[in-house]
Amino acid sequence: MSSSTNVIFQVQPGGSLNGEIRVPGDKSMSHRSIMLGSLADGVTHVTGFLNAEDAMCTLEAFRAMGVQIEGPVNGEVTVHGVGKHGLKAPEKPLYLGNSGTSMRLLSGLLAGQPFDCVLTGDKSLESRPMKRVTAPLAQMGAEIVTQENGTAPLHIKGKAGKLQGMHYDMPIASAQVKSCLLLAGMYAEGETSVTEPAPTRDHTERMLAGFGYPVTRDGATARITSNGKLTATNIDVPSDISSAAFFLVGASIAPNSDVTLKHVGINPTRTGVIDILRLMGANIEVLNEREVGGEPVADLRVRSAQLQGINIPEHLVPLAIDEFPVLFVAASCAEGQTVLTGAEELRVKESDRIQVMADGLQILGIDAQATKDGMVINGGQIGGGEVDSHGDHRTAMSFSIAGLRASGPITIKDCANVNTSFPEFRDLAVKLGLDVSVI
Ligand SMILES: O=C(O)C1=C[C@@H](OP(=O)(O)O)[C@@H](O)[C@H](O)C1
Ligand SMILES: C=C(OP(=O)(O)O)C(=O)O
Repeated sequence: MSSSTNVIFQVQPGGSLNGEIRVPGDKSMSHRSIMLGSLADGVTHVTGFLNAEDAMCTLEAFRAMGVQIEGPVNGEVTVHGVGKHGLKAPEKPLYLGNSGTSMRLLSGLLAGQPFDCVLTGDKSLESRPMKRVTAPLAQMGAEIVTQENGTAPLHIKGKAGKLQGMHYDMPIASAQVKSCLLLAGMYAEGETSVTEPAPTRDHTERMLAGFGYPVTRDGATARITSNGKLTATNIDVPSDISSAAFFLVGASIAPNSDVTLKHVGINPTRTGVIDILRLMGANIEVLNEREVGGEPVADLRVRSAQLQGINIPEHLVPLAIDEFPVLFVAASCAEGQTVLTGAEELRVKESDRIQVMADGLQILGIDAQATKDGMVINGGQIGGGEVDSHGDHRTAMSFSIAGLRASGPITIKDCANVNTSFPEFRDLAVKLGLDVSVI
């Protein structure tokens, strides 16, 4: 695992991005394809699977619970489903690395199993808040022992047949909490329903439906019962818009750029980054829109544009939640001021993404002021310097993209965790025209 802190990126300033690439598979869908494929009856074939550390943590966890899984080989994975009640007790704690999605979704899925298990992770994951899932799960009858401050390791007691469905009004807009409770609801008596305060990514609901498991959605509420089964299916995972986002911003801010990103998932619960960049004046075309396995997909063509500062509409925040580190770089290159509010969730991701980005951008000479729930950025000239990603993949890649408009080299510390979501980042960035190397 990538606990080492010694990978350092160095970016030479300037350049433009040109060409056509396909970024790797969607991380959210890759996790879910393993979870639901494992619980299905029959053999599920996945293509486009993300071969990166986070998704591999989920895959290894299911192997440890007795599921036979082949691959990934060139993005292909074959999951020999064991059925809804076929998982076996793991012999050791399940190590989930850096992956919040694995830990939060698995806590719901495992709360209603007939065996006990322990979920652990790296230093970052074991400092992230887990009460947001353990508290509602406890209301359903789950027994999960956390550390004193509600963090992992999580000790989950098997409660087969003892969970009770309930209604839950989520206090935060979180797809991980919603998905956790829906997965627990597959093992609970009666109905489990979850209402979200604002739309969040709906891959769990869509993929459950793809496996033939009844889940109903009415407005902001999703409902599920234990009266269903999953039937194996084929899943084509599109490219991850969260990985594409680095190049949507990069090609927008670098002069003379023209990039096409092929086969990107454009589920409307994920396209906030396109909406925000367009509000800032970006030139992004959505081409060849099509539907693949219940998810909308398109090619995205992006060309350089002079961006303008904006007040980012709060309703777009959950729809672009992982893209803010790179959107802060876009704002740094925009004319005028950009203001983000309503994004306090950024403080509890792999790093405190508000503080880490504000600190790094200030080192690079940008007037970026962290606020409790967002940031105020005045566009300006990005300079060179040494910044720290704090072991967060998205901040590491965002500072790399900043190099396209920098006046001097940028050195970025602690970049090993780029492997959690986008191991090919550097290769693809170099191919398009960014001069980024490991030193
Ligand atoms: O459900 C998912 O796959 C994810 C949901 C988001 O987290 P929250 O739902 O906690 O905001 C996002 O930040 C994460 O990268 C993936
Ligand atoms: C927040 C992220 O992932 P997770 O919560 O799964 O660690 C992310 O990939 O930006």
